[in-house]
Amino acid sequence: MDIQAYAKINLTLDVLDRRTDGYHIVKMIMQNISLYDNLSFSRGNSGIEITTNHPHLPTGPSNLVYKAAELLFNEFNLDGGLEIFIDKQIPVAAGLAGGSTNAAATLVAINKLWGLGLTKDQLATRGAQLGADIPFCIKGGTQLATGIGTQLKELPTCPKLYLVVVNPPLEVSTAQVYQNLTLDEVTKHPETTKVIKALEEKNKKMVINNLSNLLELTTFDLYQEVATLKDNVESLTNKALMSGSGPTVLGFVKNKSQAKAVQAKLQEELSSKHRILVAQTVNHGLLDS
Ligand SMILES: C[C@@](CO)(OP(=O)(O)O)[C@H](O)COP(=O)(O)OP(=O)(O)OC[C@H]1O[C@@H](n2ccc(N)nc2=O)[C@H](O)[C@@H]1O
Ligand SMILES: Nc1ncnc2c1ncn2[C@@H]1O[C@H](COP(=O)(O)OP(=O)(O)O)[C@@H](O)[C@H]1O
Repeated sequence: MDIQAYAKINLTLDVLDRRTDGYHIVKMIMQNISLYDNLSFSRGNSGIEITTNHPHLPTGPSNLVYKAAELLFNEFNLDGGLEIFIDKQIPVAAGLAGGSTNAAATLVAINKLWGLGLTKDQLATRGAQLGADIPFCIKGGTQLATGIGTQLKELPTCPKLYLVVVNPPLEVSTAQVYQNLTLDEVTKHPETTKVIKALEEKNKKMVINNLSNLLELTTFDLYQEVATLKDNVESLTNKALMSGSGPTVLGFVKNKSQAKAVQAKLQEELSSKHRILVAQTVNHGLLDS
């Protein structure tokens, strides 16, 4: 079976507290966008075999797909094996949850292929053991995420937003960003409540005006070039925002033609190592066929 596994962005990303185990209590609005990886799953004779078009993606036990498969194989003592091909389109370690959405697709695929009959909530509980973003990737759409990011509440569908996704040639470690965050120094938190109101009222302008990510300052401290990139994108768009822990920067625009014009301009200005993509918000996370 084939699954399209969609990337996410964070319309708001707030961090409220640090737990004693180092994890952080967050409050964020998560949103899928039209960028996706294609994953093909088939039952095999034995073992978990991953192949991919991506030159540097691990194919062994450190791949989140492998971990997700292993979790269900062990828990349910499944027979045979699984073969997976990952057609990777989502930039890696980019703040777009590429690994998490692949893991989510794997849980859903095994559930179907072996007829386990698990609900989305039951799959999300298992996904949360592997990564905080995985439950969102299973549920998809527009969700308020609290706790460490795994407690979800469905929000009204986001009005369609067009954006340019700018991924610089840099991989950012989420763990490093959270470790370097100094909450005592934070003076202004994102207005998540305002964005929820804007979603309820389908007020696109109010959504865009209140997009905000608390992790920007920490990532900018670690990587000055991401701050510079945000300034550059902001000068060409209505609003720029870093995605998740970075380093991808999103530029929000009025429509698809403006997105294409900004894409062309950035392609001229930035080195060819940047990936510059046009996307829009979508109201689902995984699509299977
Ligand atoms: C920042 C966000 C925003 O959506 O996404 P990305 O930028 O990674 O896409 C998430 O909070 C990331 O989610 P995810 O990438 O799944 O995190 P995990 O694999 O569970 O954790 C990676 C590391 O980040 C830190 N971490 C993660 C979640 C959290 N609430 N507090 C943390 O401190 C921990 O140090 C953990 O070891
Ligand atoms: N299937 C996968 N797709 C992408 N990255 C993966 C995958 N499996 C493991 N990883 C690893 O997970 C890390 C984070 O990648 P990713 O999920 O794309 O980023 P982010 O958490 O910033 O959204 C990378 O170091 C990458 O090598």
